[in-house]
Amino acid sequence: MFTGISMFTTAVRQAFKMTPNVVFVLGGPGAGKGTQCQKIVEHFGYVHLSAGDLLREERNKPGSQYGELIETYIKEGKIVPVEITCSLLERAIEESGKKNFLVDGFPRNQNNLDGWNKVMADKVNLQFVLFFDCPLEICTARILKRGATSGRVDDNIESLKKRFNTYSTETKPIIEHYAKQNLVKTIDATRPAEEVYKEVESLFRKGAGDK
Ligand SMILES: Nc1ncnc2c1ncn2[C@@H]1O[C@H](COP(=O)(O)OP(=O)(O)O)[C@@H](O)[C@H]1O
Ligand SMILES: Nc1ccn([C@@H]2O[C@H](COP(=O)(O)OP(=O)(O)O)[C@@H](O)[C@H]2O)c(=O)n1
Repeated sequence: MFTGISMFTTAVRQAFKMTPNVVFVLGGPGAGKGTQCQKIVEHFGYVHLSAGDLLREERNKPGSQYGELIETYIKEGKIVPVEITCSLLERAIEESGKKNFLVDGFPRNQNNLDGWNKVMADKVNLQFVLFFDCPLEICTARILKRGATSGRVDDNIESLKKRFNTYSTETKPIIEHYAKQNLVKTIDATRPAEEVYKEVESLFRKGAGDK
């Protein structure tokens, strides 16, 4: 998907040495990834790319060939095949023309990681992995509260159990993979959002991010 545009913009970026910087943002459902990303965008000018948001947007497009598949995967808390997600991310990066990106909720399993490494890893500079560490009970309470107004098909206890299972069995090993490379910055996400952000901010100020 979208190869014509992306080959052209990759060539332009390379010519002007504008290799995009990427921070992966990971953590369980409800850990506060989106909330913290919003704050980083406000203060550090990153572009926030939520894999989940991009998938929901694609699902909602009239006539999308992936609409039904995405809907089923999201309800089941399963991870959509990387070809779809990675194409959406690649297109969003290329079309933005910006330099610094928070890639939120990705890579979430080995398939995501392999697909990214195959297509994107050489085109970007991975700065680090921001990991919001939060126990299941706190995440559950947050998600069920969010579910009252989010309108999301997966913010209910049944889907949530499946999402947590996916997180424990598939996403945690990815975080461990990056931890072995010393790329993971772990944040205690159990505290109030403003307190969590203080630590995030100091991380980005220290130069973990490109200001
Ligand atoms: N530190 C926090 N303390 C309490 N509630 C929070 C905190 N961070 C986020 N929330 C709330 O919890 C819910 C999930 O947060 P969100 O940022 O959407 O998580 P994620 O993107 O990791 O799924 C939202 O309703 C949000 O307002
Ligand atoms: N890389 C990704 C990210 C999300 N998703 C899907 O989108 C759902 C919601 O992800 P999300 O990041 O928006 O939300 P949280 O589960 O983090 O709250 C996941 O449970 C997956 O079904 C995916 O398939 N692949």
